[in-house]
Amino acid sequence: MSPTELPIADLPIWARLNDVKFGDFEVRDSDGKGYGVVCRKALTTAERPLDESSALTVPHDLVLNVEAVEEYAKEDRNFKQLLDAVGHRSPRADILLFLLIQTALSSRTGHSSAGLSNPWMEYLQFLPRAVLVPSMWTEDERLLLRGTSLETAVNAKMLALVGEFDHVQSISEEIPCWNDLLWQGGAVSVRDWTRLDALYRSRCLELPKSGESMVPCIDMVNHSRDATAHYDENAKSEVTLLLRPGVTVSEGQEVTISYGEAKSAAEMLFSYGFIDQESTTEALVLPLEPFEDDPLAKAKLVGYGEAPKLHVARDGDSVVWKSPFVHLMCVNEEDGLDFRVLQDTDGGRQLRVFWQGEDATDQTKNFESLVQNHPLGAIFRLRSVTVVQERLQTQLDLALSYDTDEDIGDVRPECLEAAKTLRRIEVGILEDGIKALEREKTLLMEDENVVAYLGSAEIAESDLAGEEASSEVDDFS
Ligand SMILES: C[S@@+](CC[C@H](N)C(=O)[O-])C[C@H]1O[C@@H](n2cnc3c(N)ncnc32)[C@H](O)[C@@H]1O
Repeated sequence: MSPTELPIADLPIWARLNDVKFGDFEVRDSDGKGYGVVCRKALTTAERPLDESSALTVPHDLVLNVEAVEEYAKEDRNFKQLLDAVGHRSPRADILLFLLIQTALSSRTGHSSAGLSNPWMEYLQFLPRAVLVPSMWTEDERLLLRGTSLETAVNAKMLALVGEFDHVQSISEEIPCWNDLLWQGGAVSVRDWTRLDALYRSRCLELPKSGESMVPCIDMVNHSRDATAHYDENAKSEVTLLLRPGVTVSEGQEVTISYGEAKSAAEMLFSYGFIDQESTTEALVLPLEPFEDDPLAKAKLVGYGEAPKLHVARDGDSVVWKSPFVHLMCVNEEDGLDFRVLQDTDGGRQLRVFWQGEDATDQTKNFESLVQNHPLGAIFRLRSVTVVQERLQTQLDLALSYDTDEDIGDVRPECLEAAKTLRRIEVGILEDGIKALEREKTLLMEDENVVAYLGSAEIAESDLAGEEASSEVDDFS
């Protein structure tokens, strides 16, 4: 069932009923960005921000975060039963569960007694039906991301969303009142869960006291690198939106905040559905896999404890990379790496990691410093640089193998544009990264330890070839 909608013209009524004060601000359509917040009159702030009567002020009890969901559960024992059965996995999932219930309540058709409506039930109806984040793109649109760093991230996100939704459904179906509300009339579907996830990601704020939270009305403010406003929490724990000091805005001018200065193009597109090239950092994150033929591959993954990643970023004229796993990936048993399964006192088994005979189980993210003072440190570095360069080359070949101008069906122009921008930015980083690594490889090849090591390896190889050749002669005779 598609979510019900309320016209934005009704927002001031909702705000009055729920004690939201708009001060000198109001919500209007913002060209190409959905809604936005504008100033009702011309304002200039001096060194200090304007006083709070000008501010957009939202009472604390409208702030939606994990504590608010817990409070709501205290008032509604049916919800508490549901939350205890499916929730407490992450703050985000608890908030989505709360929002799912509010979505179902807004289209309640059956006779279920479950669910206590809350101001968020109506507020959700002011929010966009669709957000342009890739998890809400069509299948054809998602094909535009092939060969970018978002390809695997978005596929994984889609699978995770389906898994989370199935989990909520399978458990809540067993609780009669929730079965009636959520599933009997088909009140909600995985599309609602996907939309709520997108709304959460694109509208969540990091509040100084309350942490990660959704805040109605303040979540209508758009992003800009040259932000003119900022949000805060006052002594009464209300959330306020104020102009920044030293800012002049004219009547009707949109005010903006910054969604973060250090986000990459991929992160902006993934979380907010747009790329602001002026305020993104040039960076990308790629998944990494151990060598297929490494007998220690599995142990390395278990010891490392999380999915290995490679971070690449432009830094001035160069490109730098970071990947703690690469340094672990590039050392082997003969270098002094060892894994042992130890039995603890209560019978459990534990994988321990050893480097040069010392327990390094808590150091698997720190192998770069562990290996650098080893006599073969430069060799390990050369191996790491080679692995990273190959990974970047594979990604570059993949990115260039897809043509975004190829006709792949019915795609929205905003999605096509965003995918093209992302690909262009990432191809640039990959090309420059490969060149920077080639330079580092050349320098490493000149290192005396590397020269000596490669020289001795060559001798060993030719000795081996000699032995093989003579044994072949023996065999032949
Ligand atoms: C926190 S909401 C802001 C309010 C939103 N415009 C609305 O209509 O509800 C974030 C969303 O606004 C849009 N947005 C914000 N800043 C933008 C910008 N600079 N360019 C394009 N879209 C923007 C994106 O769709 C983003 O996911």
